[in-house]
Amino acid sequence: MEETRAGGSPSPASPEAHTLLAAAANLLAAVRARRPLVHAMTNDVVKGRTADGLLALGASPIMAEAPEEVEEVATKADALLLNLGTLSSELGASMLRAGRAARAAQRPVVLDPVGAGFTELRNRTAAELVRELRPDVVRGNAAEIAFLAGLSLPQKGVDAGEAPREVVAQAALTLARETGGVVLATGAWDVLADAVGRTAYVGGGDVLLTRFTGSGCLLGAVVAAFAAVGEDAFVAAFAAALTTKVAGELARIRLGAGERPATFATYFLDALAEVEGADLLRFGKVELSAREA
Ligand SMILES: Nc1ncnc2c1ncn2[C@@H]1O[C@H](COP(=O)(O)OP(=O)(O)O)[C@@H](O)[C@H]1O
Ligand SMILES: Cc1ncsc1CCOP(=O)(O)O
Ligand SMILES: [Mg+2]
Repeated sequence: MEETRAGGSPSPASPEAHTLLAAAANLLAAVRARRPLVHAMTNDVVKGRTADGLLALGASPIMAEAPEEVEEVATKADALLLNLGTLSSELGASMLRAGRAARAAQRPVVLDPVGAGFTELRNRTAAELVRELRPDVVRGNAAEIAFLAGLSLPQKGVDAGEAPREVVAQAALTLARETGGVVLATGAWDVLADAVGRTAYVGGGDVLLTRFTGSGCLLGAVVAAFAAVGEDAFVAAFAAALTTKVAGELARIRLGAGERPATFATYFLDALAEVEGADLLRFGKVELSAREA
């Protein structure tokens, strides 16, 4: 296991970490060049923030959830996000339709199982979407990912408590083997795993990312934007997580000390527009490990 803080650390980046950081920087440039259209079926709390965040980053959002049009939108868009934050059974059915259309059109599908583990409706729907769609990426907090992996970690509504990152990594690996795709479990350390046993940890960011609503939900949409322009969903999820962490750090630098979540949220949105590949290489805090699948 190796740690790197490229450009700022006494320990140089391992070749593997440097390759991943460079790939993330390239994908960020590709998002800005191609401006992928992300079909975001997301919750009522964060729709505006998600649209603003995608636009700031350089992608294009479209929110659409009516059963009459979701297949058409999913087919015309470059990637699909399914976020269960304000779920109903009707919306769950609409998401399944959209997901099947996206799959048929070979568009990447990202699932954010908000609140999975907390209510029966969310549990049932998240499990069904995982089983039926096998999402390219599942992005959730530690408790949500643990639930889908058959485990239990501290949870309060849509938020997760703290958990050792090795435990989170084990849950992510278990779920990745089930979906055949990539799992991104976020927290103080973001944990990535895929079905062939690749894992990565992304550190940094800022705790104020948890003091306004929607940073996790926006990250799911950002993952979809990166997956739309990348070949490898692991690299795409890594790049999205890293971009979010580094944008959080840039926002903190501008904010200075203290807790002003509303101002931080504004600076974070600006940072999504301003962050560049060189910032990812400079501020990225990454640990890699390869395990047997
Ligand atoms: N303690 C922390 N320090 C720094 N960044 C954090 C911390 N907790 C979460 N984050 C970041 O906040 C964003 C949202 O993650 P999280 O709060 O886990 O998701 P959710 O909002 O779905 O519960 C992610 O980018 C994550 O890396
Ligand atoms: C508070 C809340 N309730 C249902 S969805 C939602 C937003 C959650 O946003 P995030 O998980 O990104 O903080
Ligand atoms: Mg949150």
